[in-house]
Amino acid sequence: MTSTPTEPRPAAGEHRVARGLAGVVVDTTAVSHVDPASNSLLYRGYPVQELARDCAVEEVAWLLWHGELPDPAELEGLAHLERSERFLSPLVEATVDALPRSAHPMDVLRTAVSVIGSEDAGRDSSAEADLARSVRLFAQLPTVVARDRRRRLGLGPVPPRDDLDHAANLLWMTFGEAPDPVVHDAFQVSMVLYAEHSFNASTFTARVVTSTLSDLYSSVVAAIGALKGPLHGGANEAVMETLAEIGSAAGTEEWLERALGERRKIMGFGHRVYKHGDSRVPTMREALDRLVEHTGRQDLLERYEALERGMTARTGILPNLDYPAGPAYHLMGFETETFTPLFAVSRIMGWTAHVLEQRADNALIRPLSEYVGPGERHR
Ligand SMILES: CC(=O)SCCNC(=O)CCNC(=O)[C@H](O)C(C)(C)COP(=O)(O)OP(=O)(O)OC[C@H]1O[C@@H](n2cnc3c(N)ncnc32)[C@H](O)[C@@H]1OP(=O)(O)O
Ligand SMILES: O=C([O-])CC(=O)C(=O)O
Repeated sequence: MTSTPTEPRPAAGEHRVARGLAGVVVDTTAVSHVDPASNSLLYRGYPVQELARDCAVEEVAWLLWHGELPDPAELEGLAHLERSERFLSPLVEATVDALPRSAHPMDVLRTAVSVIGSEDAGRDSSAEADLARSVRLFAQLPTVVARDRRRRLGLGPVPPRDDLDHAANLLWMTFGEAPDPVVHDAFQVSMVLYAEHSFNASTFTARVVTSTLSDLYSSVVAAIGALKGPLHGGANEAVMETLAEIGSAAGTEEWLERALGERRKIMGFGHRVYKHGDSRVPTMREALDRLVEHTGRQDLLERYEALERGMTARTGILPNLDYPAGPAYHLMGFETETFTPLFAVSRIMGWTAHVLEQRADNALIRPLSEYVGPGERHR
């Protein structure tokens, strides 16, 4: 069904330019609700903190795609399907292996999704077909990320295991050993928190591509590109680089004064929607605390707290999810360049839920701009 815009179009000179679309409501969604006033985030009505505490990633994926939590038979069906889709095709494996090791892992992931899409000859854009594609990408993105990480380190790939849940299988393929329960739990929490966040830049990008009636893979490729930037998903890597640059808690104040004096953006702080704190930070911080206790890395936590204290005191700008997630991924054993791909492996749930929603009631996304170039002229 295609809806017709009901808002009257502004006449020339009557519009307001909303740079960055800040404050603009561009469509409705039933996937998630971000409420900065109550500092809450609901996935299909459920508080994300409760989902992070109680649910496996597969349950959250089902919830985002279908609107309800799965019953036991539905969950088993999804788990079975997801496990059967984890292996990459020979062409995707060969493509990942052929890319330069210097390529950013997000570029590898973006390229791999393109190749996965090119092997899907189906032109069926029904909700059922797109749901099957969503499950395939949910299952295969971890295999790509783990394979790419290992080849970068000169290690052979570790094939997926169908006796492990989604989060455990990713950790197994990455590190080649059974995951520690503390790491598994923290990783699963991060996946649930990263899964969905309404019309953020990468999800909006996916919806723009879908709105032209393009295919789901193209939407995800574009979304990966949008997520890579440091003002969005790339910030979790930048947080770790900042904490490394600071070196020690004692040097934080001096570092911060200089950085703010140079008008640098401090990565992992600030948010377009949340102005009084990101609703996901306390849950991720608890997971980080458990990892710190598990690894004995108090030094990292001291730097983390010193920077947060300094930022809050000097600017009042609070951390976003990328701030605790960056050091948490570090303590789980991931290299910094893998952090944003881990965000993508989680956000694939939200991106695809939005693609399904956009396609179910599509309107082409094509805003207006105010022209500020030269008036008509002739050579
Ligand atoms: C999971 C996620 O993707 S969350 C976002 C992750 N991104 C980051 O952590 C990158 C760092 N943060 C930022 O760049 C910003 O806070 C954004 C892009 C996330 C949000 O930006 P916007 O809503 O556009 O706010 P904007 O950038 O205009 O900030 C308003 C003011 O606060 C300042 N500010 C905002 N965030 C920061 C920051 N992290 N460090 C320093 N100053 C900041 C801006 O410089 C600006 O100051 P000014 O009015 O004096 O120019
Ligand atoms: O909502 C945003 O703008 C960014 C964000 O926190 C997310 O995508 O998780």
